[in-house]
Amino acid sequence: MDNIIRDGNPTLRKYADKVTFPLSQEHQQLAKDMMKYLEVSQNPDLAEKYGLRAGVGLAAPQVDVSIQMAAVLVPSPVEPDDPDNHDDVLKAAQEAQDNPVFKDVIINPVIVSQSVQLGALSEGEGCLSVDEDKPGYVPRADRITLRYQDVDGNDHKVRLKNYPAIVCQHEIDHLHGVLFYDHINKEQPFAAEENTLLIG
Ligand SMILES: O=CN(O)C[C@@H](CC1CCCC1)C(=O)N1NCCC[C@H]1C(=O)Nc1ccccn1
Ligand code: NI
Repeated sequence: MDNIIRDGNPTLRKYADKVTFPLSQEHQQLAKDMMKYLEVSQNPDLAEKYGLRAGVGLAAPQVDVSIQMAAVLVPSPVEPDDPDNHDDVLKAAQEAQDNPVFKDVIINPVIVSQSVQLGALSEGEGCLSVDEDKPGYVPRADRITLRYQDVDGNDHKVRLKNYPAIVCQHEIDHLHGVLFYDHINKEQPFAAEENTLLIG
């Protein structure tokens, strides 16, 4: 997973291929590896040990595989009792992962409905495949209804709002060759339509 490709690689601008079931061995392994990357990257010690940037999502095109598959691991917001106590920080990170807000490998995802209400991360967005900062609000739907298949081919229909909804839209964009900064207003990056909810 340390082979995350960067902006400029044409794979990031391709519309990824639908995944067929049953998953090939290769695709099963990829799903495991992508989720493992997120788990390890969210553990401060392991992330430091392996030099990983913590991530809450990873799409297959980011590891140069142009298929409709993305791992999503949105931890629950657990704060350490004492942020200066290393063990507390580790414990909180583990707890945050143990009962995630949303955790799954989403395959052939489709947003079947979304709110008119817009939402955007108040800090803007980044991307493990985009090294330079791209300041500005990334307006997205605040709430989505998402249909996808899991690695076993089971259909899921989930309603997500706020942060997990933003994360899944960021990942689904990757499957369509879209990067977060495509959505930033060029003239006024921090202009947001008046009823945009600022998240986080
Ligand atoms: O396509 C997928 N990507 O590009 C990884 C991105 C996905 C998120 C960016 C905005 C919405 C989804 C990612 O996770 N990041 N973006 C760059 C560096 C920071 C990192 C991040 O937000 N980390 C994080 C946040 C909370 C808790 C733990 N870690
Ligand atoms: Ni990204």
